Amino acid sequence: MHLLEEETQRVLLAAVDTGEYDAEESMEELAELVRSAGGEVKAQVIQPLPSIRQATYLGIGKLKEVKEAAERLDVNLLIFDTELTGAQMRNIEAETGIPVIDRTMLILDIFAQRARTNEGKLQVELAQQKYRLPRLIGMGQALSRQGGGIGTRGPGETKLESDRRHIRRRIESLTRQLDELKRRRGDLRKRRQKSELPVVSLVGYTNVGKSSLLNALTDANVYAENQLFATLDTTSRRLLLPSGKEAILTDTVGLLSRLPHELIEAFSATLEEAASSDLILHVCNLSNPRVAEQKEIAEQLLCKLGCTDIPMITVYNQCDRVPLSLRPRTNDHTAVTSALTKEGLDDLLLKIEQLLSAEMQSGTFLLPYHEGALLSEIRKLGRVDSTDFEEGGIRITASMPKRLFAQASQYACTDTNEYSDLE
Ligand SMILES: Nc1nc2c(ncn2[C@@H]2O[C@H](COP(=O)(O)OP(=O)(O)OP(=O)(O)O)[C@@H](O)[C@H]2O)c(=O)[nH]1
Ligand SMILES: [Mg+2]
Repeated sequence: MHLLEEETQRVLLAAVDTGEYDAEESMEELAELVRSAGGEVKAQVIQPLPSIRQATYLGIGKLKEVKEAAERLDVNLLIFDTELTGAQMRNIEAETGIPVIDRTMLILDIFAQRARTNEGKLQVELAQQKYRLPRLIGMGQALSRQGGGIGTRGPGETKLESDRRHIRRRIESLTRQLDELKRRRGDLRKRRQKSELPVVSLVGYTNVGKSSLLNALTDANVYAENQLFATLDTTSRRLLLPSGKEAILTDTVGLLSRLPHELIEAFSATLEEAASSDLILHVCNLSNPRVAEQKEIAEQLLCKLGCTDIPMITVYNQCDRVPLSLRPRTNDHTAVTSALTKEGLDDLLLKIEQLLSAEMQSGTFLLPYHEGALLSEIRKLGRVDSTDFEEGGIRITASMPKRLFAQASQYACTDTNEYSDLE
């Protein structure tokens, strides 16, 4: 069996349902991912089992059925809705004679297709190499080829040991390059913080309309497409608020249920942007029947990323596809929008401004002279409006997001007063 680049992938999807998660829903998402990668789903098989079969994942009888169905439907790729070990891949391939990949490889492959920037490409390759290293022995037909077809982008296989060495070296080199880029991005973020504009990030499930909202809100021209993971790179634009003040609006990579840990790790750098923002716009697709589950999955991931203490607006986007009577009521923390018709965008902008203002707090800090160096720490957290030298110390007035205030108070005595203006 050959995976030719020009040939459409005719795919059979297989999963075991142990009751651990909703297997059917996960399978549906997998099918969506396959279509998104340009493949055609010919059949889906879910086997209920108390636990997976260690050697072949599915039971042997089921695997025979899979083989027969695959031959009948002219399937040329099996995709398992899980993360397989190298041995499992090898065994399944031996049993069926058809190349096998798993959910993680498929997602990595889509990411490889979509990565645009140097950093995005390095992150995907790092995740791919880390995934491959422990699986070299089992990697069979699907992985041993260079380029072409789902799950095969990435380096091809040579001799095992030298290959391992090669991969380890490559991982080291990629890590170094990424660290350097991360450092530079950190500098950039600091400079942006210095520019004193609050940062607002768009986060949410994949394909809900984050990039479209960025475009609609800022007249940017970011790639938005009806496919999963259209965006892999962080893009930031200036956002003009109703009062004439400005903020930075940042687009992020879409989230997904059961996102492989290699990828969470790889993209944590990109998502750190969200974790260090002043306000999160959690975008949902109101017209998707699975909107409630997607919202929950995204919220869980945001929690993992340490975003719980950042104020958030839930943005129900794509409202143009939902009748008026079925749209949710809004409040200060929810908005209903359409990136297409621009409905609700003015309301969203007002809420962004309102929350950003409410989030700022100003106060006076008293630093004794011998602690004067801590002034630079306070500068990192917010904007220093004045510094007055007086007897025994420095009196600083500064403003910063409320959540950073406690941190600043550790450095100095405070004398606080809140104010509800960004200026
Ligand atoms: N009808 C309608 N379609 C929309 C709206 N917003 C986005 N879309 C469409 O939904 C699809 C996904 O939009 P994107 O902006 O790429 O979504 P995203 O959240 O950035 O997706 P990823 O980057 O893949 O995570 C595109 O086909 C958009 O044209 C909307 O408000 N109404
Ligand atoms: Mg996008």
